[in-house]
Amino acid sequence: MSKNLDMNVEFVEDVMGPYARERIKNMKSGEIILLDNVRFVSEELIEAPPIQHAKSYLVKRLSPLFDGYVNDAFATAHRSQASIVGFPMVLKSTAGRVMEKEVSALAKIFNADEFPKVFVLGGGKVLDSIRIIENLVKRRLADRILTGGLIAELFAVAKGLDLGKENMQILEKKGLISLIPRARKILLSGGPIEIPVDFKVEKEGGKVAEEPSNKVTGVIKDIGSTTVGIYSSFIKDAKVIVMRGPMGVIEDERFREGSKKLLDSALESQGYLIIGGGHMISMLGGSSEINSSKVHVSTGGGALLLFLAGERLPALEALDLSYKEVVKKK
Ligand SMILES: Nc1ncnc2c1ncn2[C@@H]1O[C@H](COP(=O)(O)OP(=O)(O)OP(=O)(O)O)[C@@H](O)[C@H]1O
Ligand SMILES: O=C(O)[C@H](O)COP(=O)(O)O
Repeated sequence: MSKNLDMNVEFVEDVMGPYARERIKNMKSGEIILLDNVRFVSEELIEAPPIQHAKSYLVKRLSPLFDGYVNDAFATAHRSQASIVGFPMVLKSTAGRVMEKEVSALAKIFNADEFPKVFVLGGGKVLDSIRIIENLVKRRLADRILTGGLIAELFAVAKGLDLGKENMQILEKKGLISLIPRARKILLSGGPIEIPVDFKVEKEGGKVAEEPSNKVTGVIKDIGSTTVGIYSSFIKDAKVIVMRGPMGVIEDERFREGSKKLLDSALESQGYLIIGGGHMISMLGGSSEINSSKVHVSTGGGALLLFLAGERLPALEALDLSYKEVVKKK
């Protein structure tokens, strides 16, 4: 912080004890201090409503020393913890710049004027993806949902495709079989779900091959090249593209291609790209050529998933509530 701000920022090894409070009281105008990690305070880890956290020791001890509260941590917005929802109940509060950027970029997902909207959902967090897809379908937010990773396998099975014994065993081992009825329900309700027409698989002896989805014999590790072509054409025509979770097992160089090519198509398209989740972000490789007016790289993990699943984020609710309860009533 000191380096980036070009000024001395003192680290105070305390959160709300006498030392921290004394140090805050003695701050000079323009001075910045950094308190210790708030998660060292045990009550911070309790999930509770804002009104309860407003009475926490953390809020009661620190808030009299503060003039206002700024929350700039979108990545923790899904947590109803004291430092996130408690202070807004007693202080004038606002969102910081990063939070503002996240919320306005993600708001594009709900903007009916920006279409077609294409969601590219892959990875291994299948339950999270199902919840996102249910919300997208229910609210008719997506024009197309392109599936990859384990979520594609689930939808392929739900559609009646036989993916072979080995892939079924993997789904079973990961506890995903029970989600098949939910995937089937989404398909039956007319959800705009696209399933790979081919997969890249690993066969006995480590041999890599491409197989059509209805004739899979190897272990699925990526989407196939025909699918990449089809998905890329949808991505190129999209106005808003949301990408979360890789198409394949990208930790293995042989199965990175599907995700990499779709990411390239998204970067080349004229659409606005929202990208989330550690694995897809890692594929950007810190590229300095990314046009930030066209690409939003979300800082959120769990927060982004819940936002996409249509759930209200406690941090944002607390800021709303703060405006109604603290600012308007003053
Ligand atoms: N077909 C597949 N079979 C098994 N694993 C897969 C398959 N496709 C992708 N994966 C795995 O999914 C994992 C990534 O999924 P995950 O849902 O964690 O993505 P993420 O968006 O990066 O989330 P986070 O940021 O929380 O890590 C990778 O480890 C990858 O190997
Ligand atoms: O609150 C946190 O620990 C981080 O923001 C990450 O949370 P997540 O792993 O749920 O995204």
